[in-house]
Amino acid sequence: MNNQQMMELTTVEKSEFEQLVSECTRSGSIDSNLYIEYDVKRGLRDSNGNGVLTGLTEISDVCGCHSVNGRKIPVDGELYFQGYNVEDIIKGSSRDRFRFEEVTYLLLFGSLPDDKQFESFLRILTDLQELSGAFIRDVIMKATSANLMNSLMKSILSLYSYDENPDDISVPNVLRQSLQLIAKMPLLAVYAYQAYRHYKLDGTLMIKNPKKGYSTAENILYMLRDDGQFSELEAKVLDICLVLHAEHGGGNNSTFTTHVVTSSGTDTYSAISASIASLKGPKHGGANLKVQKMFADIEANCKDWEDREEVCAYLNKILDKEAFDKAGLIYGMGHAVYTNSDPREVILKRFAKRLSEEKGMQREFALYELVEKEAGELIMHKRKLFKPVCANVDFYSGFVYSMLGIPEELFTPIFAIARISGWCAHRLEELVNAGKIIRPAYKYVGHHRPYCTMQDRNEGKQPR
Ligand SMILES: CC(=O)SCCNC(=O)CCNC(=O)[C@H](O)C(C)(C)COP(=O)(O)OP(=O)(O)OC[C@H]1O[C@@H](n2cnc3c(N)ncnc32)[C@H](O)[C@@H]1OP(=O)(O)O
Ligand SMILES: O=C([O-])CC(=O)C(=O)O
Repeated sequence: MNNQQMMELTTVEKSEFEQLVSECTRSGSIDSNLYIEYDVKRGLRDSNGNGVLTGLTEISDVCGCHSVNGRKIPVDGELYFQGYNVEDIIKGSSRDRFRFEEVTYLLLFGSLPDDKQFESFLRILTDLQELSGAFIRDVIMKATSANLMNSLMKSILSLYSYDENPDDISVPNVLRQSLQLIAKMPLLAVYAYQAYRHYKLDGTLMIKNPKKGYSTAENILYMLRDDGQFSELEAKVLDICLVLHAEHGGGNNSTFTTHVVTSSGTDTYSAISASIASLKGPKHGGANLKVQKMFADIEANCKDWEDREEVCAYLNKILDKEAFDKAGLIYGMGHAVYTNSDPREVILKRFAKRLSEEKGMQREFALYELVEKEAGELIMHKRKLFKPVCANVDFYSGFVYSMLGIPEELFTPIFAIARISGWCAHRLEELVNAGKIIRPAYKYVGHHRPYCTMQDRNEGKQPR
């Protein structure tokens, strides 16, 4: 049996399987009125779409509305890491090349590092930025997958076997593991890409050790590029992208996953790979890849990229599930918390504009801007929403990465390289506060029935 056959349903007739699919769908479907009857907070949201309060955090604050006399008023979005506005962090940092490392320190330890603290922190990270040749050969090079998020999960789960003390969830041990993972993530992601490029795209296999003294952003570009060269601007833009993606409160899907999985008392490798699994989803971090593919589709299907009507008609087709991936979503648009704007998108857009001018991609930038301008209104209209729909962090990030020559397979892994700092900070916060196991309720809405004998089943008498 070959690898492909191994994953196929070779012994089932098509009609037999279709029958199973239809039974499975029928059995899994629940009357949507019951959600209203039992006041189920679907997606853990109340009837106004606000998230149900499930935890407290000091790590970051995501602000999309102001409350005036009990009413929520949409405002421009703001994001705070440990109380500092992320815009101020980006503007204020004197550590031009190492903003991401500074933010990682801030998220883990709650305050901005002075020079001595930062030097020691960088030394620790640099020392941990290593993978053994055997690990690269036995884990990363094997069973490469087209989606590198799965490779990342595989590598992180495998690191469990290389850790002498993997299951100890005391704070010192989890902090040690967190620093290990934060330092190793860029290597795991870039090497996974190199393996994929070699085995699946027939490219040269190139595994470079990270360079001591380089920042995370610089090392990503260095390890990725054949000649290891990059400009100051390229490294700066990537460093800022990492800062913008590093953390986003406790409620986003992947960080909430960190809390849920951590609350069961499991190990760091399992918790972080679960968070990566969540981030991969196209409604979350995987949206940056979808945006890239969606724009390729819009560009291929709209003759005149400046024609507002033609572009809007195509966006409406996407919303009507008639075009692109037929999911009905305009990727990169919408947010659970932000209303008027996502502050990260505002910053990324500035870089996208600047880079597009440098790279002669103004036409593409203009199309992004047109979609950004129109899509919010179209979504509000189609979905009958009153809350403004803005572009989110994933809207321009892939475009920026592509202008930095980063292959699209690495778009979501770069998000993970950044967000692992936030996940680790939240895992530690969950452990320090010795939280209860997270265990919400599900109301049973099926029917209890007497056990059905084989004879009755064979005679089609099983009650439904
Ligand atoms: C890093 C990040 O995770 S940022 C988000 C990245 N994800 C994307 O860009 C994918 C596209 N966007 C979306 O799917 C959504 O906007 C989400 C998942 C980000 C937020 O979803 P929600 O919190 O449910 O948004 P909200 O409550 O405002 O949505 C209301 C309705 O508008 C729809 N809607 C929201 N955004 C979009 C969109 N971009 N395209 C089409 N419909 C949308 C929702 O599906 C929902 O419809 P429904 O009530 O019929 O189910
Ligand atoms: O907060 C959210 O729901 C999603 C998001 O923007 C993020 O995780 O960065």
